[in-house]
Amino acid sequence: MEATRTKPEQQVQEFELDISGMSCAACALRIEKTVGKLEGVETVHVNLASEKAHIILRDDTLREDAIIAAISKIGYGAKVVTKEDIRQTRKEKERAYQSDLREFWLSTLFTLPLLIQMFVMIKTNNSPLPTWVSFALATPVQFYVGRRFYKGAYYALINRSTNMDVLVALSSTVAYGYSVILWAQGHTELYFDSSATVITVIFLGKLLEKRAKLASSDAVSALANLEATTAHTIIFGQEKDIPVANLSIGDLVRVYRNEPAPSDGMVVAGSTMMDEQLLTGESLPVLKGPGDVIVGATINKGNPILVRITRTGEETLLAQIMHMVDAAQGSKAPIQRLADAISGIFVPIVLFLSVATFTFWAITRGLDAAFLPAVSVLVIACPCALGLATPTAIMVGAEIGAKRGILVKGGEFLERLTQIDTIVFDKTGTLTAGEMVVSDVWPLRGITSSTLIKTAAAIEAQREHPIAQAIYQRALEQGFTIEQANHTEVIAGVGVRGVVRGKKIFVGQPDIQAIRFSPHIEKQIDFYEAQGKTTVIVTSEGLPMGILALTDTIKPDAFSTIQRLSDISCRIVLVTGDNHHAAASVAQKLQIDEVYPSSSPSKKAQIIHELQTSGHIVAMIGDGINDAPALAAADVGIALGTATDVALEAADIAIMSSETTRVIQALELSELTMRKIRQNLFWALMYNLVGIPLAALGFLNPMVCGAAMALSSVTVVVNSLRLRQESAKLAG
Ligand SMILES: Nc1ncnc2c1ncn2[C@@H]1O[C@H](COP(=O)(O)OP(=O)(O)OP(=O)(O)O)[C@@H](O)[C@H]1O
Ligand SMILES: [Cu+]
Ligand SMILES: [Mg+2]
Repeated sequence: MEATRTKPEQQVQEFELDISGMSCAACALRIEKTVGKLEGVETVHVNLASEKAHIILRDDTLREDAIIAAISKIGYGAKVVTKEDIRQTRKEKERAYQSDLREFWLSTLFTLPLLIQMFVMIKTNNSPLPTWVSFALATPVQFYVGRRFYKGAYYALINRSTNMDVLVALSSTVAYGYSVILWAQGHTELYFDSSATVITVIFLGKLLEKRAKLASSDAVSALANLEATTAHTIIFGQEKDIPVANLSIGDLVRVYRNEPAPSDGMVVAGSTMMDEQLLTGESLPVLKGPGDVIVGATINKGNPILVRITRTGEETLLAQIMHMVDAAQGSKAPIQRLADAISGIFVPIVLFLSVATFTFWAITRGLDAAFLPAVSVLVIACPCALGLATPTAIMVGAEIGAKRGILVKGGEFLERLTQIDTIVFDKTGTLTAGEMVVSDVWPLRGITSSTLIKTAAAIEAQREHPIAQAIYQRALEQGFTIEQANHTEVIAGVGVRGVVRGKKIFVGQPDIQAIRFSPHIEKQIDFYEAQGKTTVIVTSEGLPMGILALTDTIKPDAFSTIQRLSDISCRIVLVTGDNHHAAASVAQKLQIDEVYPSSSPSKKAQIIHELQTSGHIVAMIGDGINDAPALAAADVGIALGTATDVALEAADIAIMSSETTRVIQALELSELTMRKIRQNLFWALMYNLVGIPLAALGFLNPMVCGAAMALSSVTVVVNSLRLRQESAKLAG
């Protein structure tokens, strides 16, 4: 079920649960049904790969623990995922990786002498190591290091399926067992080296996979480490240090030079340069003055500033980014399902081939000659390269993206991005700089323009919408003191309403049905809009106070981006909530011929659905302020820009910088990654198709097979890592 997300601003409860105990899609569906039935639940989305449930509550009648209880009643575990958890799990993953790494070196230490002995044996035909030493070396590798393969094989077999672990456990056990038998019969030509090599090498493959996964979340853990721990709050003029966890919305904090901002907020005094490098990949620090949005964990490179906190804890941009990358770890790209499917049927076929080989040799050349080729087939056919082909490429691709401020929620979005044929753009903040300026103030008779501006600014204070920022700036520039409005509430894509000095005020779209204005107001609105300006009406108790017109500038890089997208025959559509004049003037300058003006957030999503039903694969690029439904509806939702209330959970890809060229980079990165995956799959399959016959015909002995298979895994990982060099030439 598609989650239709609504604005976080409306205090709608959205949260994620870590689900444990799911083993198949049936489990995920059962959980969705059970939770979906609970009243107060808007939507529930269970992702089997990342083992996460995304839940949106209509209101706050229902508490998380009620949902957790419902899930555990049907036999699954559930717990709320917090930023701390992600940090913890990341630390656990790091520790687990380190202990595996130590174990790998130990396994290599035991395996090397066996390999050396094998080479000496080939040369001088006598083994330097006494047999019991080979046995003593191979046994711990087989049963201690190999335990993970036995465990994997056991779970696969009791679920009546087979996987790579079955192959590894079987081939190494046969080689080991066979060597023990030979040893008992007094032979010296044993195969302890091949059983040890198989285990050690495949273990290496799994380690490389873990390493790649950790690398992609390196960028995020760098962020997490950078996060401030204490905040300098100002209470009644006194500065007091408190832990960041105790911050609440509305707190006033001072951010000193070379300190990270403790959380998301808005500058109320002072101006400085903030280094957003880790968030946006932007190397240059960005100027931030009163009214500007500050993102937590970005570093103050200039004078101290006073910031009012607008978001804390899980709501901050940083927390949302950590959730995103965390979700990326678990997701599976469709092409990976293909690889899993192949290795799924692959294993039974190989088992059959190995038995066939054994039978063939037993008949033609007797039992002793039958073991080797049969074991060789098992060893060489291990599809670990197949298992690595996709995840390593996706991990490296995601890591490259993360370093450029392009956060990909999961492999499937990199893949789907390559299939896009239509791109829907939002206007303000996406194609236009989103730094709007109030160009005209038109108060009605009896109202002064300063009253008009002050009233509007009071309602728009603390809002992150470009229109709100522009009105707030204008009030600041004119040195007005901004009054306190209360019960302010955003109506996504329409405007903002609230109460100022006891009067109900609305600031927003003039053509909302509820109110009809007198002809001379309509005329004035048309006059401004004809100039391509965005107009907002200010009403008090339903009666118009006046009009504010705002202008916006098109981003300089938008021209080349649109040009390049149409060059790769991408259909470009502009969908905006703004009036048709403003939309037309932007579209005409950017040569976009399809424009849908005055589209409400839900209308945007509907337009995307219509495009999809007519057979198009659609990407939506929005600034996320009220594009969440459209971002969720699109095949790939791309949130552009670092506005802190960007609805990351609605987006599949979040581009932290506001440059539209990053969209081109994301497209190119997805092309590169998919090409890399196809290459890897090709090599993995080729090596198997060549290796299996050679092994079956007795040309290869188990050691050579083990080494060859190791080579194939390492080839795939190295090939994936080469993505780093290849991506260096991505659109600058
Ligand atoms: N905070 C606000 N203050 C005043 N008016 C607003 C506000 N938010 C939205 N509006 C009104 O609603 C219209 C559409 O809102 P918004 O710009 O968020 O929609 P959109 O679809 O994102 O448009 P765009 O394509 O320009 O980004 C605006 O042109 C404006 O008239
Ligand atoms: Cu199940
Ligand atoms: Mg917008």
